[in-house]
Amino acid sequence: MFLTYPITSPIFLFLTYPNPLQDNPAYSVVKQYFVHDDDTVPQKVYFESDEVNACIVTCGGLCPGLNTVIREIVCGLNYMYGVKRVLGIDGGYRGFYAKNTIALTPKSVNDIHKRGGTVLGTSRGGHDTSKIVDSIQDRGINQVYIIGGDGTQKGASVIFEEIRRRGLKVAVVGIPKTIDNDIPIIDKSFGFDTAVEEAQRAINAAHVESESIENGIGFVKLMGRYSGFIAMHATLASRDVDCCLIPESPFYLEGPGGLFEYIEKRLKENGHMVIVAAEGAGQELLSDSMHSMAKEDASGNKLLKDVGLWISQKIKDHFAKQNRMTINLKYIDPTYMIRAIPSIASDNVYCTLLAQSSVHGAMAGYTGITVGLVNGRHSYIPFHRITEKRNKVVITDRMWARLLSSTNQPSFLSAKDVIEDKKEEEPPLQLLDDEVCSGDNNLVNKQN
Ligand SMILES: Nc1ncnc2c1ncn2[C@@H]1O[C@H](COP(=O)(O)OP(=O)(O)O)[C@@H](O)[C@H]1O
Ligand SMILES: O=P(O)(O)OC[C@H]1O[C@](O)(COP(=O)(O)O)[C@@H](O)[C@@H]1O
Repeated sequence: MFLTYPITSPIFLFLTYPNPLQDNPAYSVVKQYFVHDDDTVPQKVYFESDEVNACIVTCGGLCPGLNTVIREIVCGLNYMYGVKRVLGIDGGYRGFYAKNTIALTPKSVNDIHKRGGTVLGTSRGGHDTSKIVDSIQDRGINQVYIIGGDGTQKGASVIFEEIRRRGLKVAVVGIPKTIDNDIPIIDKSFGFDTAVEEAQRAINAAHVESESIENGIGFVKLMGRYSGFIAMHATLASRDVDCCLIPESPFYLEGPGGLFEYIEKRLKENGHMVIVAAEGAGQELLSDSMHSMAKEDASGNKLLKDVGLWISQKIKDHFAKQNRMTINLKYIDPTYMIRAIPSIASDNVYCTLLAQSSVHGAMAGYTGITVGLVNGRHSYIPFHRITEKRNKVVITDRMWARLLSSTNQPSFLSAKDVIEDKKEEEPPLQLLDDEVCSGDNNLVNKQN
């Protein structure tokens, strides 16, 4: 088996499960890969099925597919390993010590994947490591499944460290969640395809509205705090978008090559246009008057100013002042509507595989890991590799170039910007075609 992996000096561990369902040939082909560094050899905490007392918690913002992951962890533990005791922690991390738990059975979770949101509830802030681990200890929980974004995975990592410090026999497994698709290492996060799909409805509406009126502009704001993946993919998918603004690509409004000039040109050519902006785009341009009172949410994430409203107003003011062209701008903000829907079929499949992967990992005795698809392979990744940086659109990369070609919008970049941006890019990818690892003995075998 030859593997490639796009980060420097990783080791892939090829893992075949110690499988309790030996009599079922389908299960014996389940294989998993381990991503780790030389100094982070996987921890082992092995359980018999009848001693497992698992819990599941969801934290951070909503994302399509959360309920599917919960359902598949419960069903996976029960159907594949005969685990009967699974608790849901109510309301995110603080639920460990501030709320009641919910008993989860295959029957009680049977239909939840058809609903958006999370049946367990979620929250930001409230991460008290010591109280959380006390609660895990008091309740006799020995497998903790934690579903959430980068903040949640940082929280999972410190819970894992505290559990290790106390010498508890408890496995901690993360399932990465982010609608923004900004978690590094993994190919894609669950819910992302659903978000891109649902964004099409808003873009279509913006297109219909703008087309139906003289000099119509449809403006759609999408999620993407630091990364413009939803906006970029929704734009590429739609073909009705004339301009896509993302946090990674600085832009300016006035003067030659600016947004206003492009809008005027486009309206003269087509009579209408659609603009899509990720919520984190152009934050540096927004005036202090738009500053919200609170600067951070309960988890310490920066609170953004509403770029959609701000740019919409600026566009209106500009064309009113110019008095050359009367524009009609319709602003659509579907952000929370997109986040609140159930996942589409492809995401449901992905959620199922991630959930099963997490269950297999915990039952195989691994802890301190996050599950994820890496180069198309379901893998186990140590927490720190997931939390050490953020996945962003690289604007000197092919995908953004494809978007520029598709929309024909200005890049807003000078040659100097491009050179500087390239300098900030990742070091060249190291493809480890010649390494294969065996999970049984944690040994790395070099292929000859
Ligand atoms: N560095 C951290 N250490 C411990 N817990 C954290 C850390 N960052 C965030 N958390 C906790 O993780 C949870 C979710 O974080 P948040 O940033 O809101 O969402 P997400 O996980 O989706 O990024 C919150 O309860 C928050 O308190
Ligand atoms: O208003 P809320 O619920 O705090 O969430 C808003 C944020 O949630 C997100 O959808 C995802 O954020 P997280 O990954 O931190 O959960 C962002 O795009 C957005 O800025």
